Amino acid sequence: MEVGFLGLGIMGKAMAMNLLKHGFKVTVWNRTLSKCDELVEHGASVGETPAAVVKKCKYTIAMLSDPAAALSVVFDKDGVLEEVCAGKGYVDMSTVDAETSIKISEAIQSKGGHFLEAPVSGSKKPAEDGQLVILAAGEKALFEQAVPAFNVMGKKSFFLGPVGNGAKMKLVVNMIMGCMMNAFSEGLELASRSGLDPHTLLDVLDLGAIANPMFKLKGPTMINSNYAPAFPLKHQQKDMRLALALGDENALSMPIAAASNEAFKKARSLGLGDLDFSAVFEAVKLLKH
Ligand SMILES: NC(=O)C1=CN([C@@H]2O[C@H](COP(=O)(O)OP(=O)(O)OC[C@H]3O[C@@H](n4cnc5c(N)ncnc54)[C@H](OP(=O)(O)O)[C@@H]3O)[C@@H](O)[C@H]2O)C=CC1
Ligand SMILES: O=CCCC(=O)O
Repeated sequence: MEVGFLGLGIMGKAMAMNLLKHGFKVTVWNRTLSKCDELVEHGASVGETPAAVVKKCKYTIAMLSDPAAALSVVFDKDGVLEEVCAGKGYVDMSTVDAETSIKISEAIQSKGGHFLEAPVSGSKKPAEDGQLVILAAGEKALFEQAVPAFNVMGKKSFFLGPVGNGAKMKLVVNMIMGCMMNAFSEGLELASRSGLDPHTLLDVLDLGAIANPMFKLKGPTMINSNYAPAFPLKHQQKDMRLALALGDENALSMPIAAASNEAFKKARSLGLGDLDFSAVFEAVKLLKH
């Protein structure tokens, strides 16, 4: 199966690499073209523009940073829309809002193409290990055609109905995750300030009802102030912003999410946006002084 892949950041690179390892023919494109080199060493071809990739491939996957990037790759000059036509499928796995996804879907379908949104749960390591959770919505027939690729990139794929539902599910999940990261950061700092060993706090948490993989993975690195990016903080803040907008649309008061978003914004203003989202711990420490 020949697939195109647009966007070779932390996630896209790992996902495209998995496709190559499992025998897919992959044609890649990235805005910064040099990021294609490693994939080429593993057998990928390069398309010079998103349009060139879509022209060559029946199916094209995108994994881009945010709504602006997702829209630009489709609608700008040399973009996806120029070559989409009947029989082509476009699968956007970026985390965006439902409105963005619907806009892209309508444009692709207006040219006779097919569209699926398929954002993912799971970060750099699950992407490398093919263990993502895929939250797809849109055209069911395209979902079924994409299953072989999803099975390589992920451990479970959900089909959630009409386009927009995948984006919404992803934003709900990441809103919860962002709130948890803030509560966890406050807890770690509270333990330290009150004379407790934060490592002991991690042991206690891990044995109780709120044990979870995120605390287990991020706790030790946060205590060591190691924020090598797996999930960049700027993307977590984007997701909080988009989730709060979804709350607005549904007249839902979300004070915990709003406070967490403020902490992520503070972290961005401190220049921590390109670090891992757990670097919000640094902002939490400052805010509590
Ligand atoms: N990292 C994670 O743990 C997870 C991330 N996600 C989501 O997946 C998406 C990608 O995340 P991640 O790989 O971490 O992000 P990165 O920041 O590592 O990569 C972003 C990608 O988007 C491209 N890009 C940004 N702006 C534009 C633009 N205007 N036009 C074209 N390309 C653009 C970048 O190109 P360039 O290289 O040129 O900058 C790069 O390929 C995001 O939506 C994120 O929220 C979802 C689950 C987990
Ligand atoms: O969007 C990023 C999600 C990161 C994760 O699920 O661990």
